[in-house]
Amino acid sequence: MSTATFSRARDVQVADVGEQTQVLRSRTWERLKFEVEYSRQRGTTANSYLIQAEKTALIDPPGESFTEIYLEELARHLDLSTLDYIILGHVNPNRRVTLEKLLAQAPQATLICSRPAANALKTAFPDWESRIQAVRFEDTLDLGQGHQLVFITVPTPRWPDGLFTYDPATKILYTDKFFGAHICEDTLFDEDWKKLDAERRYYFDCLHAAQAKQVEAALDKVAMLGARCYAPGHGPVVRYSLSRFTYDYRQWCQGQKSLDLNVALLYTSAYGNTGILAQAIAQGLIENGVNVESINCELAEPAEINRIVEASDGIIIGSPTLGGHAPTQIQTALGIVLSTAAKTKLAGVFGSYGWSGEAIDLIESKLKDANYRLGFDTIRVRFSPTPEILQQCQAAGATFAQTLKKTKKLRTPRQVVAEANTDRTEQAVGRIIGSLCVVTTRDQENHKGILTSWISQATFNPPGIMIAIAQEQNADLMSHIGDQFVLNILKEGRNIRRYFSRQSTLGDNPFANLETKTADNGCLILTEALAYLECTVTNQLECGDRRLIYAVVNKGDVLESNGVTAVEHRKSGSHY
Ligand SMILES: Cc1cc2nc3c(=O)[nH]c(=O)nc-3n(C[C@H](O)[C@H](O)[C@H](O)COP(=O)(O)O)c2cc1C
Repeated sequence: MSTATFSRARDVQVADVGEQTQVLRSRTWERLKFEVEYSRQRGTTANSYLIQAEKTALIDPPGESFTEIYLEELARHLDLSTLDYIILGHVNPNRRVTLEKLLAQAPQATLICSRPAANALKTAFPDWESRIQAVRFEDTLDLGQGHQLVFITVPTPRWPDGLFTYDPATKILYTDKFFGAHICEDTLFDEDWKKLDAERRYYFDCLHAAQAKQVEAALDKVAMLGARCYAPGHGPVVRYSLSRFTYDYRQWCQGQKSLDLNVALLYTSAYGNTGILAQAIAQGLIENGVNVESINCELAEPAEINRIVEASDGIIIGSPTLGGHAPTQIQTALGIVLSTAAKTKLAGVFGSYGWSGEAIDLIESKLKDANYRLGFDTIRVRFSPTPEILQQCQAAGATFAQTLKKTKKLRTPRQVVAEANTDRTEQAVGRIIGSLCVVTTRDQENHKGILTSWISQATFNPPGIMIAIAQEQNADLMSHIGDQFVLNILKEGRNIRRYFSRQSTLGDNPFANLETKTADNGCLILTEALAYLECTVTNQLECGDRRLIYAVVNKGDVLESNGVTAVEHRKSGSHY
């Protein structure tokens, strides 16, 4: 990038791209906005297209950054009093200024958009109601001379109102947010497409990676059209690399879906601010190899939310505060999470607010009360985020991803047993899980710790537990009626087990490296445990290769109210 390029003023480049079809590319060589998608700082273009057949249609006029220069240039190519249609690939508050001016200068023109876009426009501009025409999937619009436009609705979480337009006369597919890149150059087409790879991938990662499923659905819808050219909303027009670029989109979507770790990113955003935060967090996750499934809760059915939440390893919820509350759709989504998502899933909260931010507090407190662990400090942003805040959001996404990876590693059984060598019954028995605990016993001044996960509550009254102990665990000090011990229940995420495993190389005295305090019964409490119980042995039973010990709980305490119990997952029931 040369410094000379930065000094170029914004302009509008106009060129023919097909029969009776022109592109008007509003260009900036500088970073247009603070959103993460522009952070490669290679400028961008806002592409609008003009088809002048028997009827005239203008596709995707740019946002307010270009209103004046765009309208000036447009007037050189079109008498606005003859404009018949303005087609919108999506609706964005940023386009409002340009649209207002266009509609004033072309009072006869009709706005064409998808149904969700029409609803949003009618709410924002009740005066325009009669001028808005909503189209559905495969509706057509005849401009004459073969330009029989076909509309293809392509809803995604980010752009629920997305609409492609296909012109069979030129075989151009107008793709708006698909197949774009934020790069500004004099070259109009993609003849140098290899050089565009990095920008294209970055654009995809920012805008589409978190909605891979819906992107694939959109690609399926247009696969049979036979388009020869993609006319995107940003960057070069795609003429030379159409099949390669389509293949790339498919591959990138597949790549996302095949990742090991999945995060459900649930949010709503009435005015776009929470949506921008969501995008930055998603970017941090994606850059760290985690698949993100965005769910715009305004559009998703509860069953779909349920399915995605269940399949996820982590859940992040974002909400604006409106009238002192979280929007109803977020409350519904939160209810689904609380009632269905395992407490071992990592959680996160974010949102934009104006003055009180109740929605963010509500979501955070409900998740904490339900014992979910938070993967980053809750992000509260007043109104629009700054570039610094977006960087923090990206960093929060990265931290969340790293924590997920560590947790996954902890849960993966250490002793990998080839499935084929393991009896199905053993595999089934191995699906029984137990809380990971350290039993501490004492013989005068000698303390001992035994790692175990074969433990369960046995009675309510008196509160009692049962532990299965093997001979080789040398648990003599808890084998007689009246023996006392402390059961330390470990917390997920803290790798205390390594001090007590039989393979431990951390020295003979595991307590040398751990903070402890002495319980009333004289045994040691591990202060990093989640909770502990002081117990007295009252019964025992020899069974098979284990001794079952029943002990009554004398007292206990929760040492940390946030956090969940560490659990031992196994692949086989033939060993720990
Ligand atoms: C109708 C309305 C009601 C609002 N009520 C609250 C409120 O009670 N408390 C608050 O902190 N902010 C309130 N706000 C401010 C929004 O939370 C703030 O604009 C936020 O950036 C919106 O996020 P979004 O762009 O993701 O929708 C309100 C805004 C509007 C338009």
